[in-house]
Amino acid sequence: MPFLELTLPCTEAQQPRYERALDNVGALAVTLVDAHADAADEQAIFEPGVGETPVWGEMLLTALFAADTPPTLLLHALAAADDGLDWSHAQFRDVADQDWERAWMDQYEPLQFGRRTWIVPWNHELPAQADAPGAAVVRLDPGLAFGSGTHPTTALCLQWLDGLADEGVLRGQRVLDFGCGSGILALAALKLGAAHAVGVDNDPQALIATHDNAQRNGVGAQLAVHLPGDEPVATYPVVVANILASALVALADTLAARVAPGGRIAMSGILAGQEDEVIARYAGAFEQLRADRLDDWMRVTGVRRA
Ligand SMILES: C[S@@+](CC[C@H](N)C(=O)[O-])C[C@H]1O[C@@H](n2cnc3c(N)ncnc32)[C@H](O)[C@@H]1O
Repeated sequence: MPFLELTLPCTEAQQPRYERALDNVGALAVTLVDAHADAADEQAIFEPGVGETPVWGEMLLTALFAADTPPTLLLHALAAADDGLDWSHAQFRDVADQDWERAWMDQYEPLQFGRRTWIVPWNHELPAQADAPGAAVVRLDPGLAFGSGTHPTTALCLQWLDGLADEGVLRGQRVLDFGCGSGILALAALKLGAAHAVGVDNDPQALIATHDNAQRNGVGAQLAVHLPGDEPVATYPVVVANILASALVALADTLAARVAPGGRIAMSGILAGQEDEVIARYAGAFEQLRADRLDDWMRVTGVRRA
């Protein structure tokens, strides 16, 4: 399906009002991109949860509408939705479905994480190294969801999962992927030997992408997806949560309750400098907390106290 795409620069302070107005006039999807993201990080899209503040000062809001939406009428509707907002910098372009969902596949090559984890675009030929015995290969199509492997936060979590496989911690276990996006982490865990995974996300597009990617990888029966609050009340020996630091702090009790005693957690979406706040919030329930860095991003890991 083709779309009409609206792009608008805005600041952190303005973003919630713009997003509300876009939602009110029926935007099909609204995404937030760091205005300074590198081309390879174009997937750097974090949709802030209710009450959360996004981390960037300058951002680009992108919204999709049905292809036959007239831009002039849309601007009138947006002005009516919130007459205090300036829409004069809004830009429009027609986007073929192909452009929006698949552009990354033309740009990105298969990626390796740790010793054996590979993320390979689903329509890309399998590299010889990924065809080796013991390789854990995820064939991925993120669709409209976050999680292609190119972002440092995803890379940090994939490296951690690969390391858990080295320790024999994943084999036959259940894994919770909170903020699953494309499902990339849950799928990697399954390919690394986990028996079952649950993906949770507050974005329905992410749940669709995760489900589709599970089917694509032949592990549909091993991966269940849920909106937050609908997931089974259970504990997991392995939990991974790549969401914003503010969300990790807000969700600390929920996430801690999901990790089995002695179980492991990895959290990312944490900018360098924010890790101490996350560690402080999780210190009551977790031990061996440590922070590791990749570029400007941190991963915090820990072990659930018994
Ligand atoms: C940075 S992406 C991570 C995607 C993928 N797990 C990865 O590592 O690439 C964060 C995901 O968390 C979801 N998310 C953000 N806040 C959330 C919340 N409070 N509850 C559930 N999901 C949330 C977003 O919709 C998004 O899909």
